[in-house]
Amino acid sequence: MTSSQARAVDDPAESTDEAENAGDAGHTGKAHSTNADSANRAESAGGAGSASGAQPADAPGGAVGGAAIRPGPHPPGPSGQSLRTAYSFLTNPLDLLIRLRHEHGPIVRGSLGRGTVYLVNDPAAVQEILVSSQRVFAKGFRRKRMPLDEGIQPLALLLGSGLLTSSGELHRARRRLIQPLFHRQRIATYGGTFARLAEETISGWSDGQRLNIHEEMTELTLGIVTRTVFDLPMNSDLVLTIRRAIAANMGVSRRAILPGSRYLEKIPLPTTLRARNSRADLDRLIREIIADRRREGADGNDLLSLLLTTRDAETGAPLDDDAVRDEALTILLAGHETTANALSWAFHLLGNAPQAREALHAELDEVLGDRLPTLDDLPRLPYTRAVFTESIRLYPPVWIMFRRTVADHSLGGYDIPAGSTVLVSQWVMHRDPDYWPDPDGFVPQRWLEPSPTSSPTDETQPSATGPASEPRSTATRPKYAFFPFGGGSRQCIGNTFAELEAAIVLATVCRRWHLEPTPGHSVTPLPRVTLRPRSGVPVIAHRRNP
Ligand code: HEM
Repeated sequence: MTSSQARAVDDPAESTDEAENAGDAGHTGKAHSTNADSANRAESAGGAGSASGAQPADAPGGAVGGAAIRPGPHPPGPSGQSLRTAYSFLTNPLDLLIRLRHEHGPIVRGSLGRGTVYLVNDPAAVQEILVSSQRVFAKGFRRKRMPLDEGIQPLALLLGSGLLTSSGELHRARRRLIQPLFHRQRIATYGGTFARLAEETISGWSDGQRLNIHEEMTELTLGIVTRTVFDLPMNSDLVLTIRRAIAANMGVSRRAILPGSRYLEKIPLPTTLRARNSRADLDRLIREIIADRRREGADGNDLLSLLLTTRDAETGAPLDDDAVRDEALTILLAGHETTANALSWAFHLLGNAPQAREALHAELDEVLGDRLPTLDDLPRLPYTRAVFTESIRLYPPVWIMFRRTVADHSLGGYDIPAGSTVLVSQWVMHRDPDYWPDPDGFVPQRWLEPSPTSSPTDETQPSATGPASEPRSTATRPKYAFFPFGGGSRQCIGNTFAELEAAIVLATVCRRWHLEPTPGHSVTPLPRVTLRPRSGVPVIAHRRNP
């Protein structure tokens, strides 16, 4: 963060760690070119109609999702303090974002140095950005003077053009091809692996042992994804090489959004050389694994074998080796840190909530008794699943997502010019008191209330009644008040994987262990690419004897 801070003065709008956000990182590829009209045509999976973009001209000022916003071309926001705001964004973005929402409303205009940034925290407007008008709100960062249809994807150096970092037609084609590999029935075949590896992790613990549960979960989820993607064990060369490549490339990826980075990449700085060499090692190793797998016949159930044999439903074309490498690596990277953080936060929250812990233990004792969980148990483990959902509400692993507008667009009655940066933040929305009673409380029970009855169409209708006077109950809460996995065609492809994995891991661990928080240690969030616990989650493990 120190180098980012130094950069902030020079180029704050484009120089954050947060810029690597999982959903936004990657590839210096072209986004699709568009104009406002064509862009407004919804392209998406599950896209509900435009919310405020389709607002009637006579709706004065507009009101989005129940929160009134002022008329006029510019949303409200802090004025004349761009460097101060930029500094706060770099040093304490979580508090800053909540404060901006609180002081200025659901759509805020600000400047982080030289670029105009819009912070959007209205569910209907978020739905419009991610789903119904997603062609206008492209992924990737825009540098000054860059053509509108180009965006920089910082993680592309490492991940090439996998799902996370590609855009336009390439992304659509890849998504079409890979989506079936993530269907629930397919992921369900990994249920045994989730439970077995979780059981292996806890079998190494002893009663009274001090553990950093964040490190344990990072190892476990990396182990799970290595096994399910490559069918390789944790101690394989691949895992070590990947760890080295991730460590060496994060800083270099951050630099990719700075002006002149293309030239910087050519200078043989030690950091650049280290990153380049680690990428070359990784590339060589993955290509060897791919070649071996092709030779031996890719007939396994792991995702690599499936990537090698899958064919596009429309064109019949397979993926070439470059594409297989990029996609396998992307899934491996995107698929472990997020879930590790989610689980770590869940254990942290449970450690400080005796009632919730008791309810969880009671459910696990009753349903599982002395055996390991299977995916068939999950319908009878609603509280366990609610613990996970409530944890990612309070500590969303992807806490902010960046988009750039490729055309002028009207959002909530405000004009957002082409070339703007738009931020939507799960951290802010998931704690908005308009939508969540007891927003900062850990209340798994709230997910066991009746499921929402309002239709997606209702959710996109601006409310004429102004701000919601009462927090909404689950039954009336708009869909995009909760979006831990994003939405639209860029929605997390691994959401089912993550939910099943997390429920099985939680059940396996909590059936046997109570993890007591280490006295005197305060766990605070560190907002980087994902929302991590700053110094881990130290606990004392107590064996349970139900
Ligand atoms: C709790 C765990 C997880 C969370 C909170 C999460 C969150 C997200 C979010 C918010 C996005 C969209 C970013 C954007 O639109 O800018 C995303 C994309 C993605 N995630 Fe996840 N994720 C999780 C677990 C996983 C797992 C387990 C996998 C794979 C096994 C995975 C693979 C991906 C991929 C490949 C994308 C890019 C999808 C695309 O653009 O088409 N994620 N994730």
